[in-house]
Amino acid sequence: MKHLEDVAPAHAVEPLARILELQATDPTASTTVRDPGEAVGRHVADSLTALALPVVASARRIADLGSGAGWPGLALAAALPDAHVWLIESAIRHCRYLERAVEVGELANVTVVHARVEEWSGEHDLVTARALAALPVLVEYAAPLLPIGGHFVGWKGAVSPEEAAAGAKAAAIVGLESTAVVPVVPYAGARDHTLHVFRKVAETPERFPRRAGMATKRPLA
Ligand SMILES: C[S@@+](CC[C@H](N)C(=O)[O-])C[C@H]1O[C@@H](n2cnc3c(N)ncnc32)[C@H](O)[C@@H]1O
Repeated sequence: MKHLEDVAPAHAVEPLARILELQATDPTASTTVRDPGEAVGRHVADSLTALALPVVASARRIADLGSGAGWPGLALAAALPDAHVWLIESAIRHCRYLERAVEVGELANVTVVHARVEEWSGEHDLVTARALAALPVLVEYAAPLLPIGGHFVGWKGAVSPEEAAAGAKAAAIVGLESTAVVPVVPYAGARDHTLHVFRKVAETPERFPRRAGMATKRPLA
């Protein structure tokens, strides 16, 4: 089993240890992985695999969409103190938990936003999401929040060829293009973990973001 010291930079170990303790004991934490030892791999290491990507390591304004219990957003905030991280979460109960996590982790660089992604209008150089939606929905959510040159990184399990093709088609509609699919192994036995990286290469048409719920109800592809 991995320890926090094995997967996180030294300055992030204490804040993340306190957050994992909270997650283990707070019944409103939105996860089934509560044991801190297990959560090191399943949440923290999984989140921090993305630090190997220069566009993540150098990001300064990060929006994490559908944060739930806070992964990957909280881990990135702890690891990247020069970045600011906005955790965008539609469920108020999860937002209240996230506020407590930010407090125990003493993370001064995090803002919890109670909103649907489609209603958030911040500008970010990096947008992240894990376990939120299929690729066509994710790229539609991310594109309006990015300037040209900004990046979206999606943490995905196995992606079918159909989902990958639909993701590429939707990405072209909203001004993104796929630049890499990076296999990662955050912990022993992890299977089919990939980081899907998209870059914004053209303006997103003005009709985006669509009304809340439309991206999932009527996906672009
Ligand atoms: C399965 S959880 C994933 C949480 C976390 N990213 C993780 O990987 O552990 C998805 C979260 O996204 C939130 N969510 C779903 N649709 C959303 C939307 N349109 N805007 C904001 N949050 C959303 C849900 O409330 C839930 O907390």
